[in-house]
Amino acid sequence: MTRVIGLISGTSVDGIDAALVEISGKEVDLKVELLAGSTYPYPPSLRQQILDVCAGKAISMAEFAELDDAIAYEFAASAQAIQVNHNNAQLIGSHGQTVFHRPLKQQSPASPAINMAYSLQLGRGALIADLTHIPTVSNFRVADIAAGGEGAPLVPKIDACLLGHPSKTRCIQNIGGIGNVAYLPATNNSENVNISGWDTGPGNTLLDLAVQQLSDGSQTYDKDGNWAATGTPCDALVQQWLTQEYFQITPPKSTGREHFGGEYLQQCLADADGYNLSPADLLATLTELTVASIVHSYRNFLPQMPDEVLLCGGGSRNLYLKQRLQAQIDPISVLTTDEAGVSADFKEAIAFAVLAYWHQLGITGNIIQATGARQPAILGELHLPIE
Ligand SMILES: Nc1ncnc2c1ncn2[C@@H]1O[C@H](COP(=O)(O)OP(=O)(O)OP(=O)(O)O)[C@@H](O)[C@H]1O
Ligand SMILES: CC(=O)N[C@H]1[C@@H]2OC[C@@H](O2)[C@@H](O)[C@@H]1O[C@H](C)C(=O)O
Repeated sequence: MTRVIGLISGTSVDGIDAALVEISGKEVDLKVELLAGSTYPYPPSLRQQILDVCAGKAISMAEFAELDDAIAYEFAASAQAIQVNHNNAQLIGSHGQTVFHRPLKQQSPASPAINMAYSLQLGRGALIADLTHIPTVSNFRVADIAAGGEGAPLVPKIDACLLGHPSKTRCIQNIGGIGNVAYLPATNNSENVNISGWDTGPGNTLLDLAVQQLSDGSQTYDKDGNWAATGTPCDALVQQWLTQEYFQITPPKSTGREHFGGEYLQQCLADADGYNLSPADLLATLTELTVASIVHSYRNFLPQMPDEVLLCGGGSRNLYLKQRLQAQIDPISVLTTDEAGVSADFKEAIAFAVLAYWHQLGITGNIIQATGARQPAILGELHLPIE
């Protein structure tokens, strides 16, 4: 039994999800018990700095170093806080904060000969290890990228170990800032059918940005989908948006705020001009884009539709979104991973605890059908505290 802390702040940049877990077993026999889970919001000024950098704001190298360390400091504080009233952890797996992600299929304009993805997570593991006195594994995406992969999504192998079902084919659908799916064929019937996964497109990024704009900054997200629920989605717009390139790319594929961010939202708002949509209609339409991109993705890229969809991530709390997904995918059941025994709020944090644990055991963490890597790789870099 190893006691591990998993830490991640995702593309919503809403705060650090921390999970304190006890892990045993290896892969098929992997067992994870969640002892504590909590989200620690960033101080507002740090959050704004991160969002600005993600949106392309130029900063000096000195400011970059300060930002890296300010994030590491918050991650270390979250690791300390989650251990209060518990025995200390032996290991930390810290994803860090993604501030830039360039998928494989988007070459660098400056170096067209480079055919390798680029993904940058801040909050250096060495400082987290130093501040917490706990060995810390970080930089999980680089080994997959070095093996020719997108570096994302990394969660599907953990999903397969924790949520595979003997007789039901499942889609584990995360709806964070970005949406991503892990397709898990029934484990008793998987001779020729592989696990797969990819980023389905926007999760909450566009919705969150639109809510902030439409509420003049007084709200940061559409709680429970209550605002969107009073509107009506504009199907013509959703169908128009679904023809865009990202939704046609065959998986494996990944994306981020660089694509589904502020500029993308402004284009959506421009496209909506002339449809005479109320703010609630606009939010319903953006919610429908998330829903439709998920369903379109399943219909186009899965070998068969799943028996059930298990939601996780903050979007699983958006009741309107969940209801729209159920309506679009009927009669397939839409549940949450909570109902299958894995916390929908802390599954990503749990996943990075497992990846750190696997790093220590020399077990590979990526699924090549999900990232496109040429081979499985042991993920992460270990930083030991100096005693
Ligand atoms: N009760 C709720 N109702 C509606 N939306 C919610 C609710 N709770 C959280 N959310 C949405 O979930 C988002 C946060 O989700 P989550 O923490 O899973 O994202 P993330 O981990 O940052 O993203 P990613 O998985 O892409 O890395 C919030 O920004 C908000 O839009
Ligand atoms: C580069 C990056 O941070 N990608 C995230 C993001 O958020 C959701 C989706 O896009 C997923 O691909 C990934 O995170 C999860 C944890 C993953 O790697 O599985």
